[in-house]
Amino acid sequence: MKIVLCGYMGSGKSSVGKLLASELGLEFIELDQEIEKIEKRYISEIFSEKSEIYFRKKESEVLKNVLKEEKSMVISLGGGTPCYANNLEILQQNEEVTLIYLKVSVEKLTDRLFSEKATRPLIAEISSEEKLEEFIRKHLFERQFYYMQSDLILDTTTMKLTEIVAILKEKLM
Ligand SMILES: Nc1ncnc2c1ncn2[C@@H]1O[C@H](COP(=O)(O)OP(=O)(O)O)[C@@H](O)[C@H]1O
Ligand SMILES: O=C(O)C1=C[C@@H](OP(=O)(O)O)[C@@H](O)[C@H](O)C1
Ligand SMILES: [Mg+2]
Repeated sequence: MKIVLCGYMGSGKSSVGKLLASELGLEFIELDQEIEKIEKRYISEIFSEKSEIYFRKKESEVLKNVLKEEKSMVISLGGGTPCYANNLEILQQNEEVTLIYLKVSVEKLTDRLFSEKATRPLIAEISSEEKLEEFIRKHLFERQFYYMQSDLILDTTTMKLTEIVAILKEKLM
């Protein structure tokens, strides 16, 4: 079993993934961290010192390698993972994978991301909360096409981490 979390930046993939894995006693893999380990630099440095295209190639390569591992795990993707290369197809064709979309409103995402944008190169330079909200609205509209193809869609906008994990455990077990 591979429980894979997708969704926009700030939707809680990393936080939910870590807690869910620990409650289920499964290994937790965070795709961005795997890329950072292999590249020996932060995601923001990969974007600035290499390029986004370089990052997307690595992201796809690392995803495929992680999925080859023969064990059960919880995997948190990066916000863009299902939207590039053939990543979504690879996830959908793998019978072990349950893909879950953590859906969160634009307002909530803006609220969470404005204080955390520095570590996220795609939004790091956006100067005001209004501009960030406008960017997220448009970007999420484009990406939702991919996220919505998940096996399970959970609107977590008003939920606490513990509630999300409890619901996911119930739905998955
Ligand atoms: N359900 C939640 N309720 C409140 N804060 C949350 C929730 N999920 C995530 N957060 C917070 O939002 C921020 C982004 O979460 P993170 O797990 O890094 O998202 P992602 O990996 O999808 O970008 C973090 O500060 C995290 O603590
Ligand atoms: O949405 C994206 O394209 C990205 C999201 C990031 O992960 P989080 O969704 O965990 O912030 C990280 O993979 C990179 O900065 C690109
Ligand atoms: Mg993350």
